[in-house]
Amino acid sequence: MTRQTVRIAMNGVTGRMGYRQHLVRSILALREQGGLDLGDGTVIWPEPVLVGRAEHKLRALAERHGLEHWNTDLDAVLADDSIDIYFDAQVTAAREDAVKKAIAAGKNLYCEKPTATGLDGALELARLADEAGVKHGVVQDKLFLPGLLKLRRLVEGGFFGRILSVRGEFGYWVFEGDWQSAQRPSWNYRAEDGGGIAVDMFPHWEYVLHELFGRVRTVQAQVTTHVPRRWDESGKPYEATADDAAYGIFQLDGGIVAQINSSWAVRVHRDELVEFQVDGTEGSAVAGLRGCRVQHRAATPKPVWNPDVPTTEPFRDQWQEVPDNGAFDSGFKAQWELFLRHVVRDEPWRWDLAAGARGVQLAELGLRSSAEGRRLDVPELGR
Ligand SMILES: NC(=O)C1=CN([C@@H]2O[C@H](COP(=O)(O)OP(=O)(O)OC[C@H]3O[C@@H](n4cnc5c(N)ncnc54)[C@H](OP(=O)(O)O)[C@@H]3O)[C@@H](O)[C@H]2O)C=CC1
Ligand SMILES: O=C1CO[C@H](CO)[C@@H](O)[C@@H]1O
Repeated sequence: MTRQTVRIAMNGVTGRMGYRQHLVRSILALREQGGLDLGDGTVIWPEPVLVGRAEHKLRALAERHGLEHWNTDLDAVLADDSIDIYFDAQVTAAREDAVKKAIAAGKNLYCEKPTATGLDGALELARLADEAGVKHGVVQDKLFLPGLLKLRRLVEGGFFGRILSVRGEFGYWVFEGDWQSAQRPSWNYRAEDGGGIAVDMFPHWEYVLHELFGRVRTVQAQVTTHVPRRWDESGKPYEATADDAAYGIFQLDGGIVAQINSSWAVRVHRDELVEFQVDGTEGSAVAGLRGCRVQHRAATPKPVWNPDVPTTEPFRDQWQEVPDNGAFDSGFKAQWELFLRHVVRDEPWRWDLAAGARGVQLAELGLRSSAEGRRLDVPELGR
């Protein structure tokens, strides 16, 4: 067995996503399983180099996980020829500059979404990375969630017949931060710091809709800031300048209409924090993060509208659970594995910075649609 070490500079590991999903649940989990076995006698051994601006946090993380390498000097890390990949999960507003530096240093790169704060910046990153000949990727984790993998299985198996519509409901109540601390960082609620739910979630909806159902051709959105005053990490009140809810309607190829509500100001009356209902001529499905239930046309009840009598049909019970039929790993880790294979073995990969730019484009157009009060076309992007 040959062990091939891949050194990964990981910036943003002191944050929620960088730490939990990328460092612990992906890279360290890969190390715990002995590395990534390519099946041809080679094992990829990921070697993280923790990068960030707060020395004490990096040192503490390194000690907690028995890691040797950390550095607060990004330039020095990028100048190190032994680094193969630059990974970025910093706050969105800090990403573009850091990714540009990594490209200029000739590093392969992988980063969180959104890739930039605007479409021009996102396209420039894609162009620069192509010109530099580096490999590049963007996190599109929702595609690897068990619920959405089952949904993909249904689509590819022809379960739905002709797909008519998609209804997505995403959200939960994020506390304001006064009498109970907020469970999301305060920058999420400040537009000037790269916050806002449209910028956060529309990139996800772009690839979910595009990959599962069809390319997004138009967007019509209404965004709003339902909770205008919040309290930050230090208990100080601030004005929420970014949208905390975005209600979007998307027309997809094939005439499919998708409608997705995203909100941090909604209380959950659902089985999961995100759910998509897909209706087709032959059947329907409701998929969440993990579960997926279906109703075939042959098992579809025939309700008759009569508000004068109580509902007797157990509508929810009339759906059938789609079995796992396999084991599901963390979606973040699954995508990391594919990216590592792409870097080391040049295996096919499509979730690149151009794909990331499509997500930024949809967010930008969604915000513009809301500001202008009209439906907008989503043009196909060149590079
Ligand atoms: N794919 C997904 O499902 C998700 C993706 N995301 C994306 O991941 C990224 C990080 O989000 P999240 O982990 O929630 O954010 P956090 O606020 O938890 O973490 C932010 C990270 O960025 C670092 N940072 C660098 N510069 C700054 C700065 N100027 N101000 C504040 N922090 C800075 C922080 O370092 P320090 O510790 O020194 O403050 C920290 O490591 C975002 O781009 C977001 O869109 C977020 C959630 C889910
Ligand atoms: O991108 C994201 C996906 O879903 C998460 C759940 O709210 C968000 O935190 C996030 O920012």
